[in-house]
Amino acid sequence: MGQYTASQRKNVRILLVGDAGVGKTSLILSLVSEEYPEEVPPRAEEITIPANVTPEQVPTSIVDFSAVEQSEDALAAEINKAHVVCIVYAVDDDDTLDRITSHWLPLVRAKCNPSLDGEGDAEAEAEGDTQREPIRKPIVLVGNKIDLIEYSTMDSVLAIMEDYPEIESCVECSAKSLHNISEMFYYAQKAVLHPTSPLYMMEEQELTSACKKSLVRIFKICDIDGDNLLNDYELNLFQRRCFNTPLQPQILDEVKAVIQKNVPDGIYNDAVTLKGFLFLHCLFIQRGRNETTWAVLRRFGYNDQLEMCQEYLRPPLKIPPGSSTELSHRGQQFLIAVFERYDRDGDGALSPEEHKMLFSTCPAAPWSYSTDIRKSCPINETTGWVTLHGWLCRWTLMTLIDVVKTMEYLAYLGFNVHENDSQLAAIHVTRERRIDLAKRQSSRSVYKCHVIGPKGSGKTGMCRGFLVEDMHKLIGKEFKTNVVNCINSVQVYGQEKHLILRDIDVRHALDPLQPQEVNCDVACLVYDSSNPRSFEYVARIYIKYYAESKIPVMIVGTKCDMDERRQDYLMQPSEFCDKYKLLPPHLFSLKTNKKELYTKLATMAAFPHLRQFGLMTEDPKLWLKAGLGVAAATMLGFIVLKTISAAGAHTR
Ligand SMILES: Nc1nc2c(ncn2[C@@H]2O[C@H](COP(=O)(O)OP(=O)(O)OP(=O)(O)O)[C@@H](O)[C@H]2O)c(=O)[nH]1
Ligand SMILES: Nc1nc2c(ncn2[C@@H]2O[C@H](COP(=O)(O)OP(=O)(O)OP(=O)(O)O)[C@@H](O)[C@H]2O)c(=O)[nH]1
Ligand SMILES: [Ca+2]
Ligand SMILES: [Ca+2]
Repeated sequence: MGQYTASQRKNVRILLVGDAGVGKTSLILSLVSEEYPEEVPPRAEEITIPANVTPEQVPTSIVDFSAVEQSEDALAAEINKAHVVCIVYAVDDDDTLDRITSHWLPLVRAKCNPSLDGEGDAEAEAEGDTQREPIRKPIVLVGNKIDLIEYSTMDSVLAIMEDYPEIESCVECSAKSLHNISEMFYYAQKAVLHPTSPLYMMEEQELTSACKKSLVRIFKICDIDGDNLLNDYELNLFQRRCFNTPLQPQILDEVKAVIQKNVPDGIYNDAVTLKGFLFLHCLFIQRGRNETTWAVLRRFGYNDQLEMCQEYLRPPLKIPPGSSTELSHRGQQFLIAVFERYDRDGDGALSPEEHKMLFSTCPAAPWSYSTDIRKSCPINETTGWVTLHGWLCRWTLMTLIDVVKTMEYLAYLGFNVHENDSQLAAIHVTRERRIDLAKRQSSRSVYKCHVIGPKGSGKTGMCRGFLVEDMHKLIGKEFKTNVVNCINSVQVYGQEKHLILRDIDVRHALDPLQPQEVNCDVACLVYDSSNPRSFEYVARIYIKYYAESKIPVMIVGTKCDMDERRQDYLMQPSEFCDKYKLLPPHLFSLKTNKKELYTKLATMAAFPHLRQFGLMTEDPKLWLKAGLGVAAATMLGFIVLKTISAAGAHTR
């Protein structure tokens, strides 16, 4: 996970400026040779320190400036190229200290923002003002020749820092005695890699709102038991995840004592409150320990602009054509833990409020509560709330159809931190479908079934029927929300499989189907058995799109509780199925509340090579027996996923 803990910056360029004779060249040469050079040239060559000898493991270039050798234009160019500017003064020479504010700081500001330059015309200035914030290059103030004096210039320097927020730090050192030389370059490096300004507002002495927002999210993710406090266990886990070391009990007590002393409501019941947590980070930054806060932020995926970075949200995942994406066991375990954490009243379901809280660490919920997850997954039919089973179903659906979004949301929810691994560990990429076909067994556990049929044939009723205990209630119900996918699990020869029913909406009977509407693991072609003008559409769709394909097809006659009518078509449905070697039409009705249809569809999806099964027998019992034989032979090829609860096979 180390890759996410460092700044994105791949190199650091440090420029030294300051009055003549303050010791810029001497400082650079002292650092490089580790001894004080008596004789120095006017300007040191640019040097690059390799990554492995710098404290932050980033290659660092150090650039000298000499007014004797360089023009003002050259200086401007160097200021712009540098990531950080060290303004050097001599502690024994007050003039050089005064020149920091009278000359050097305004000069650096002006060169970084040419349009704001006092010499520019007023129009350009006004424009520049409104267009963007002025660029503030980080600055380090360096007082050299500390070997010559007995006192400190820090007081005057701290006063300057208050007026110039771009000053990241200040240091007194000596090229002669080598005092604080490596520290000085370390501070410069730190000003670039762990800058203060995105985190903290010097003037207000407060965290920036972006920083606060990120830390609030981090606090919530770390608060495992959801009591809005970080107890010792949670703090320890947090510490180990961010810094790879356990927190010493004594240090923990000290930290809590410091918080208690400064913000009395920062500690409650011997645990850290959000206020205490934010104070602690404020304190780190005020004490110059930005790197601590940055390490935490980066561990939770933030980049230098305090946005969640792309690589963290969307690690590259290779999905060969014909493979699909499912949740791995670890992914499921994580989501179960998240569910249980936010099921505050422990009733085994997420209320709208709990669902909202759960996603409060994300920019928004990935789906709507009332019009999506409640309608596309099995729910608790008494309260109408989302059960654990429905929750996992919804994630399974998203993982199959939009795995990138699954990965993003896992990251927002803290998978990478809690599991100490990237979200890729939560995803299982199945082997290619052609290998499944060749080996005559499927290793997958999630299948997609497209439900296609003429208008009003009962497609939506059939899809929703998959989710409820009593389908009877759906008759005559108007489906107001347009839910495309319904997902639930079924047992296929003792294995839990998820089946997604996708309602393919036909606007006009003659509209062609798009390839993404045709392609699926099993197609369910639906006609209304009580309507004589219904089968023709299904027959046409079959001949046009499925007769030549490898996709298993099931013909379903709906509303079989009503009188069956002869179809106005050149063949009756059963003759048609016979001719095309399909299973005979499955007669279905919401009224009878029988669920074998869904098991049958999942079975066909799981054993796609049995497409021609209709040829072998018309007796559904024999069909199942033959299937069982195949299943027994292939059982070892399945990944057995933990079943969540032992209640009915369809709605749990
Ligand atoms: N006592 C003491 N003298 C120093 C120290 N650093 C530099 N000097 C002396 O200060 C003088 C100027 O040093 P340089 O390194 O040339 O200074 P510079 O800032 O590069 O000067 P320019 O190149 O003229 O801009 C030299 O005589 C150095 O020996 C120090 O830490 N202590
Ligand atoms: N008697 C009876 N009526 C049913 C059954 N299934 C659906 N219906 C009714 O048939 C009508 C159409 O059902 P839907 O499920 O909306 O059909 P659809 O194919 O999704 O329709 P569109 O979305 O308009 O293409 C509704 O009035 C249902 O109540 C059933 O099994 N028996
Ligand atoms: Ca010099
Ligand atoms: Ca807690």
